[in-house]
Amino acid sequence: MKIARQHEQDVLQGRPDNMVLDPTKESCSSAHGTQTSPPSIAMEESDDDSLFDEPRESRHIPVTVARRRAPPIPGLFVPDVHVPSGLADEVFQKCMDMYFNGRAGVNQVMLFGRSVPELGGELILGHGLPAFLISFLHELRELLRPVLPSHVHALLFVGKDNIPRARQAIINLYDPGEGISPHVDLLKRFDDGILGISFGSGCVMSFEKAVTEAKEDTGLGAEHRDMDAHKARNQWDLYLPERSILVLSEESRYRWTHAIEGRLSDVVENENDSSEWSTVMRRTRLSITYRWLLPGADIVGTPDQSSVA
Ligand SMILES: O=C(O)CCC(=O)C(=O)O
Ligand SMILES: [Fe+2]
Repeated sequence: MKIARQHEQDVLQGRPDNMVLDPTKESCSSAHGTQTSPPSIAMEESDDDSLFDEPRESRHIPVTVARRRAPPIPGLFVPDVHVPSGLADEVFQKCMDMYFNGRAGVNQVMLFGRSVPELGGELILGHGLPAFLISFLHELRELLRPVLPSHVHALLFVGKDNIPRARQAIINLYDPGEGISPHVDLLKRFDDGILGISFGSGCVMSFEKAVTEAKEDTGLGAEHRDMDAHKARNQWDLYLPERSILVLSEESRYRWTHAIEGRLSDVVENENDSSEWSTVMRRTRLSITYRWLLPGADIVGTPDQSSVA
């Protein structure tokens, strides 16, 4: 089956014999199939000035098949609900017109707002942000209310301590081939509760445990460490379709890095049959990430991504 919204020539299909790393999908990882080589992905030439992590040369690397269901990382959610397409088109277009069209080389914008009480007691969720990003936040709040645990919903839209807070909206634009290095969003700058929305294209986001049991010195021999490493999986590739909504909280926000590999296409399990995969070409992707600033961190001037260090 073809991936929805892909052009016919954008899609390769196959079975992921020999290469699926997900131990829960043993039925498709057995070596008896006729598939001989795993899929590989073409990578693009780099631009040394880019803010994003890009490959240095054109080459092919083997990839794993990304899943469509959220991986079992505590605090990570990708609800089934998507941003309605009319609204997504509108927000995407506004971002392009206001921040990127006609500005060659600009691929990231940071905006700041604050939750303030409205007349009548209701909160305006991002006073100071452009009006369309405030109303988008309000739409997201209603869209997510029925599909998130109530404490996660409150974390995203009220904040931890129930007092008016400052928040940041960061808008990232990725051409096919561009990505973002593995990082944990700055611990000293942002609080818990991060909301990320994809527009224009899907992409695979990779999650990796910041400190794995296998890497920690447990004092056990190598054999025991290997057994530990198999108990819990430390790396997941998740496909984020366009209009999807990603929530990072708790462990997924603090103890896992997230990254987007810079490549031209992704290998993704099929929607109706996860034992089959398709290669999905990337298009221009825009993401909006809303996050709370920690008290005292609402002074602009430092970069907003860091490695785990
Ligand atoms: O583009 C995305 O979805 C991720 C952006 C991100 O991780 C960041 O800006 O910290
Ligand atoms: Fe991030």
